[in-house]
Amino acid sequence: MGQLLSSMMRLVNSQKHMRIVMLGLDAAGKTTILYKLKLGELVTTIPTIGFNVEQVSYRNLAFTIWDVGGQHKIRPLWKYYFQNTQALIYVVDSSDVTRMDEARDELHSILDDPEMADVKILVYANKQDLRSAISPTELTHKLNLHGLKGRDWYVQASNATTAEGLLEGLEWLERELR
Ligand SMILES: Nc1nc2c(ncn2[C@@H]2O[C@H](COP(=O)(O)OP(=O)(O)OP(=O)(O)O)[C@@H](O)[C@H]2O)c(=O)[nH]1
Ligand SMILES: [Mg+2]
Repeated sequence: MGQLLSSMMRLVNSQKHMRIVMLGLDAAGKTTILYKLKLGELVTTIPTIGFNVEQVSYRNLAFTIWDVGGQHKIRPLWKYYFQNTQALIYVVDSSDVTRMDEARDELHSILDDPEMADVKILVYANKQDLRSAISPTELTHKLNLHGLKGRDWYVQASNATTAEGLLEGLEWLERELR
């Protein structure tokens, strides 16, 4: 019995835990991504006022993902989620070309916070299924990611409604944090 318990404890302890905050402008697709990852289902969302939090296991990692509402008036609350965060998932609606500057400025202001100095940055170039979506390469330029010095970032094309690209993004994070 004691032996069984200790092997179980070893198994539990071998799973690494990671705290992730998921941010981005309103309607980028954050909540859709969270529940597609958690349940494998497409959920009908309403704009998030506050946050959703879920545990998502991937390989040897247990991700705790905080999905925080992105409407303009509640963005000042984002900073309260920064502490002890190992990664930022930044979600962008790739088809919303008129708000690319806004998406870029919000991202850089998040990364200017000292609490976010060492986070890994996964960008989902979401809504790739829409005709007006720009490519991940173009998004990289629009967000000025090359201007981030000494940061580990990765842009993953995604379609949250079908889950395309979502696991590839987590895979990158898992490799970075292994
Ligand atoms: N076509 C398409 N629609 C998507 C995609 N991802 C999300 N959506 C839709 O975009 C809308 C907004 O999605 P949400 O997940 O609620 O957006 P959010 O980022 O959580 O928004 P806030 O909570 O306001 O910050 C919903 O109608 C989703 O179904 C995608 O990849 N493609
Ligand atoms: Mg939401």
